[in-house]
Amino acid sequence: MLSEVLSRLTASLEDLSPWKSLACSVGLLLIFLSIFQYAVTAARFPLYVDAPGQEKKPPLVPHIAPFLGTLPLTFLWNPMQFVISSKTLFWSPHPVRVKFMGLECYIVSGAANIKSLFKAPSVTAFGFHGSFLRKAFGMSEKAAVRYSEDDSGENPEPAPNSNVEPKNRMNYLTHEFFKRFLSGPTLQTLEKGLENHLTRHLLSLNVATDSGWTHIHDFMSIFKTQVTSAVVDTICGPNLIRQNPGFPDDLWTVDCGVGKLMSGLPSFLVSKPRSCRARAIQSIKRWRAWAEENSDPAQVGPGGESPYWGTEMFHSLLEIYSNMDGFDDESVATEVLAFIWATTTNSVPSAFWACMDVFRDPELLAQVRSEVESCLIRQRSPTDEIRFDTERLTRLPTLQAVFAETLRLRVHGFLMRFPSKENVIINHDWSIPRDSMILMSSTPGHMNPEVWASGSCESHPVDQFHPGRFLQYSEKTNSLTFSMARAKGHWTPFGGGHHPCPGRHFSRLEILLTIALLVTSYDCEILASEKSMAMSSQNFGFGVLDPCGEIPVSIRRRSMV
Ligand code: HEM
Repeated sequence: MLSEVLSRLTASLEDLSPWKSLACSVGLLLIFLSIFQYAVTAARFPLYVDAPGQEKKPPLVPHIAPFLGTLPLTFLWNPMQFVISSKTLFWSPHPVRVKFMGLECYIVSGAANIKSLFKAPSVTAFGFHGSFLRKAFGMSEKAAVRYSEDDSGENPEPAPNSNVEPKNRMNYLTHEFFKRFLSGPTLQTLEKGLENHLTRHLLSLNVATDSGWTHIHDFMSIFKTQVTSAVVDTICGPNLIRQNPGFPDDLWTVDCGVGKLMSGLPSFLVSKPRSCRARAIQSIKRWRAWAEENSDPAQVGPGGESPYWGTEMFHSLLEIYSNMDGFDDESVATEVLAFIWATTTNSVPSAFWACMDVFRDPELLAQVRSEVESCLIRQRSPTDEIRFDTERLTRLPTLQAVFAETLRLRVHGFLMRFPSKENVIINHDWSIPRDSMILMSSTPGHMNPEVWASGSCESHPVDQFHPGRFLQYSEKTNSLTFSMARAKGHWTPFGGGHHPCPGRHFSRLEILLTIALLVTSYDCEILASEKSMAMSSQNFGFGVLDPCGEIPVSIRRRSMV
């Protein structure tokens, strides 16, 4: 049969001109090679999995083209669908190896495997930072190299054989900085500032002061201007934005282009994010020069806050980078921009989604309002700003469930890890070699119907917003309680292991407080179509997704409770 097909093919090729015949032969050869490659890799795949012995090597995922490897064409136009449907890559019960354009990486999926990877001691996320800052934020090579050259580790005692000078210990210094300022008692100063700035920004929205409705063409604009400004004012003080009112817009244009900037497209295709990035860096440089010239130690408050620098935290961040070799003013400002980006890129759109989903559902809105209004600190006079007992606010069951469900549904990020010192053993018997690249995706865990759409949540498909996934009825107290019972190992919006997001506590308060302030102070009718409210795949893999379109709303002030 095969010989008959081949002889017919040869006969047809002989009838063609020499060039056409050569082209057809090359084409046929490539097809045969691809089939052969696929057959070999597919045949070897189960052999690896079933191999007896202590340490198994993750199998190479079957692929067609020898150099291109696993070419995920569908990933290019619908990455979310690709990750959700690609059973071999992202739903495999064991780690797998993938080749793509000459690169090799390991994909780890499933709660047990991910937990095991998070626990491994010598696995770091640090290796990726320098190249990310270089590509996405245009950091100079001289500064970015501090990341790749730092082999001293993140502990106070540098790793043996490391010659990195103390001031250049990027990994240790930045982790100490995160620990000191984004957790523990110092965080309270930051949170107090956040409460003040959020209240000021969100209560002064450009909305009619009588009981009339105001039309806003895109609900997200409130978050990208007011919530962003509140966060930036909290960490750097109000002068950065006061002196550069276009800063939030520049920041979000950079954010929108991060995926394209990372992919190394020619500069004319990314000219807008590049020019906004340059302008945002100039704004930071100007603000820093002004603050340095004017700052006066006598004006520094008890929590280290200054009218020039904002927080002690920010001053300390600037000092760390300014002392490092290779960092000039431009590189310090680039780091600052990247830090501000990290503080806003996920938390601000998360706050948007949470508020939109609450305002869309009258029953949920009533429940959230009744919870948050129980935490209002009574005003002394009608002109006083509203205030919440934030300690109680962060323990409200429905509010916490809205937060957790928002992150489950809206966060779709890839996490990277590198075993820096030794092979890492996953779930007792899968060995991933030292210095290789490991990739995880939060999407399969967040969208697994067996976890999230089972039992009492059976009638709520995973692509729907349903805070009830995080609520349990307690007979003891005859009330609903917040529960993370389903989430264990599956809910990873903040990453995990030794390197979870250091801003997770801050962002939780930011999102809860934004919901509380908006539902208490405003009525809001969402006027967008379902198509506009769907999640866009642009920047898939970088965290929280944006909506596909603009979200027009009608909004009016509520009479004070
Ligand atoms: C919904 C909000 C947020 C989400 C979903 C989020 C998610 C993440 C994730 C997944 C990582 C990588 C962790 C890993 O590799 O395991 C990360 C890193 C980071 N996040 Fe967040 N984040 C949020 C808000 C914030 C906020 C508000 C801040 C600052 C106040 C912040 C600061 C950072 C920083 C500085 C890093 C890099 C940490 C490092 O170098 O090890 N994030 N975030």
